[in-house]
Amino acid sequence: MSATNTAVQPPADAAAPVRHPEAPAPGEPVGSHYANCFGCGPDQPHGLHLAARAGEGVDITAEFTVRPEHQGAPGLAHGGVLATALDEALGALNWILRVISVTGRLETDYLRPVPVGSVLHLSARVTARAGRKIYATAEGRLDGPDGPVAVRADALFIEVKVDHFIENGRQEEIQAVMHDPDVRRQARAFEVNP
Ligand SMILES: CCCCCCCC(=O)SCCNC(=O)CCNC(=O)[C@H](O)C(C)(C)COP(=O)(O)OP(=O)(O)OC[C@H]1O[C@@H](n2cnc3c(N)ncnc32)[C@H](O)[C@@H]1OP(=O)(O)O
Repeated sequence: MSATNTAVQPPADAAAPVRHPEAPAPGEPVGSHYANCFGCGPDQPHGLHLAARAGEGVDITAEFTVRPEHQGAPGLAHGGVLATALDEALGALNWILRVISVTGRLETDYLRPVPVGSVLHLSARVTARAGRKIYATAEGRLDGPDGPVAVRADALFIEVKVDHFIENGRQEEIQAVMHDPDVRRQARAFEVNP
């Protein structure tokens, strides 16, 4: 990592984000980027099973139900799990930009305890872009989409090529994914249709 600017707030000359013309329509599910993803994978038994929907701008919404296995203190969600939910909501913005990016930095504020059994209403939006850097923010509210904010995060995502995963992921899982034609087509489409 170069050390020029690691802030999660965009510089003054950053560009406004643009919704990709082929992004899912507002209200449509954005889908899971990987069936075994801990955040959004439908086949991941231990996962959070977040299902994000596209918003009208460069944004998404999702709900996360806090289950007993997500506890940190008795009856309360673990902070790391809540950070994961925010991270995944932010990652779903890739589908709105139609860009592949990964979390570089995630700064989380915990404002209220989140009880087990509660539904966290998540929203995330891209605030700016500067080269490969994507600035985004997310929040999770209790008691409905307009309820009090319990957790929030500012993040810096960095655009990467598909090779980032091919070169760094464990070969066992990479090979399994490479043999799935749907996944391959989807990944390459993100790269060649900027
Ligand atoms: C398919 C999508 C899945 C989404 C799932 C949900 C989101 C996730 O959890 S992703 C998984 C967690 N994240 C990761 O594993 C990423 C691990 N990190 C890496 O691979 C690398 O550090 C990576 C790719 C982020 C950056 O490396 P590299 O491509 O060499 O970029 P590099 O040239 O160093 O930096 C580019 C710019 O980003 C900035 N930057 C890079 N990393 C950071 C960081 N951690 N914090 C702040 N700024 C950073 C640099 O300062 C640089 O800025 P500038 O252009 O102003 O000089």
